Amino acid sequence: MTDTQANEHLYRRTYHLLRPYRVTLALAAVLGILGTGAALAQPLAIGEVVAAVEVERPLLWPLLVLFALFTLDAGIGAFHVYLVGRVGAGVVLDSRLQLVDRLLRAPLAVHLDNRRGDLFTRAVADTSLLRTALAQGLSTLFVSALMITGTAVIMLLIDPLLAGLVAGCLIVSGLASGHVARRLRVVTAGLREQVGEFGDACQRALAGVQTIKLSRAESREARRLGERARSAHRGGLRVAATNAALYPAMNVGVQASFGVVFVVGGARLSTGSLALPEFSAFLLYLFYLLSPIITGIQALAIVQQGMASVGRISSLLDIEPEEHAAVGDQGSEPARAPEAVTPPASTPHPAQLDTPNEDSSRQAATFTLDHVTFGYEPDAPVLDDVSLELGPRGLVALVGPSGSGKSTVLGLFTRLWEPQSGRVRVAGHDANELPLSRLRERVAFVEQDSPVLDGTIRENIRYAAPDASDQEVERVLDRLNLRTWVEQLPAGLDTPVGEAGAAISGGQRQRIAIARMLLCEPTMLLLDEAGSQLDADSERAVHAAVRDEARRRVVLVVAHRLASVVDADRIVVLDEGRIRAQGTHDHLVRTDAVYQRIVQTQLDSNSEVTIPTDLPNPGKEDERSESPLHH
Ligand SMILES: Nc1ncnc2c1ncn2[C@@H]1O[C@H](COP(=O)(O)OP(=O)(O)OP(=O)(O)O)[C@@H](O)[C@H]1O
Repeated sequence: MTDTQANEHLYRRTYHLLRPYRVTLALAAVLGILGTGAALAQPLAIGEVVAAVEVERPLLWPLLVLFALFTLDAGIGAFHVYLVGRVGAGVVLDSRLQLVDRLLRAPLAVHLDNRRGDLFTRAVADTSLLRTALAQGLSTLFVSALMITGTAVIMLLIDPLLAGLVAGCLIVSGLASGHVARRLRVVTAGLREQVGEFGDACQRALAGVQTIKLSRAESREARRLGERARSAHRGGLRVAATNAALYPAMNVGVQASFGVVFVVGGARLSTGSLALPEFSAFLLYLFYLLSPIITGIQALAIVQQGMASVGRISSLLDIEPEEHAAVGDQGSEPARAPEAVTPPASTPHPAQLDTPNEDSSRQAATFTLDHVTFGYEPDAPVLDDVSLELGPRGLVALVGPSGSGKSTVLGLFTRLWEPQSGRVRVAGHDANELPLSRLRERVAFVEQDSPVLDGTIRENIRYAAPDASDQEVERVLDRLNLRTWVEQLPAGLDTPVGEAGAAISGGQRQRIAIARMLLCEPTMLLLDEAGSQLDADSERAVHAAVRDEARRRVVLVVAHRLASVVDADRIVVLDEGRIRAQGTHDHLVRTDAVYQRIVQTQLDSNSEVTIPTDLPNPGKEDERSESPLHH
């Protein structure tokens, strides 16, 4: 994007932010005009009072007019400030609503690419700046421009030659100020970036404060954060210096105007081509011009600094939401949300994902990766031509060396990632054609670190299914062997879990995360390393629950501990992004070298894994095997 296009984009964005308030802004403009009129008329009214005193005319009417002008000016001023404040608050709210919506709907990759603290700074601090910049700044600029124009017209009527000379001086210095103002926007944008980096560094340090303490890294972290803060400080100084340069740029014009008026006006006075009263009035209005020029420059500086924030917010609002994110999402659109996405003609009806009869049940519960290739970086595939069909029921385990792409497979089934080639199919349909919320309701994913949110246990368990009844919650607690533990807690299900689950153990946190997903009654359940944080009792309870679930739906488990998957209906071995073998434990342990290696590694640590004594020769290392039972 060229600079001109970027500027146009910025102005268009500003216009869109202000558009909903055009009526209020128009009213504020009218009030601004009336206020300007009332202010400009005050010297004339004072003149009338003075004249009335001079010729001993009754003072009542001139005084009443003057009082009315004062009152009007003050009243209109107050209402004007309120209206502008309203617009400012509205613009902040709208930009925050749009930002929050965009950020939550943005593809996951956007969150991984952007620093979280910086996103936070944009959503909180940059939006706040819009209040002053777009509402107060622009309206002050408008009123100042009115005052300047009004005064200039009167000066033009008094003496066109002097007015022309003053205009010439002010235009030249105005052009210089405009240049400085543009520079101000650039340095402010730099400062906002540095503030974002500081926010990001703080956020990361606070999130890892326990690790920092245990690593005795407080001083190092303080130095790192201090460096960021100093960098923002340097940016602040650049802004202050550029801001300060605006005033001399305009002052030179004002002073030159006075000089020219005194010299030319004085000369014309002496030749008699200009009368003393006109010259005095002209000078008076030239003084009158000073105040709007100064407030106008201040407003210009504020607007330019605000435009830097508009730019930062705008780049987030430009993010494309996850494809078809709005399809089928009901009641989730915020005020002035981004355009809804129209479902493609072939989009299956959500009911097609349910299981009305046995035939369609099999079809509806089939999940397929069809020649899928995917990489987080386009040229570095993590999964290479992977094909896998799952469903309608059964426990399928995904095993393989660390980094072989197991978690990535789960992310593809839930469309956290889009394949670079190949298709993900659900119930025979391209997953891209399904409403995203419906897909994620049917395919439930328990993430690797089993996150819980700040709130109570009940809120956490019902987070994915907020309409679930208490009975359904209790049933899930029973299935995961959580009920006894919950009943012992002082507030039962209403016990807070603490920020990020700090108040509960890893095993409990994991079971709560599993319970949350089971409550959705998904068609496919994905578990990433479920069991890794569980003690033996908890693991047995979870495993029994998972086995039980696998009778009703397909459960795909990524597990490092083979003990929990040796009885899986199918084990899929992934290595370097490719499926090299699949079958039962007994089949794989005899035929696949990678699987044998994984089993061997766990022999010492896990006595529950049963290994046949007649392991084949490791020379079969590169052979790929496949059970006749499976695809
Ligand atoms: N968000 C990401 N951005 C970039 N690369 C990633 C991302 N997530 C995973 N990777 C990389 O992709 C590869 C596969 O990761 P993945 O987590 O799918 O493997 P895994 O088999 O589940 O590993 P583990 O058993 O250690 O959890 C790894 O090289 C990993 O570094």
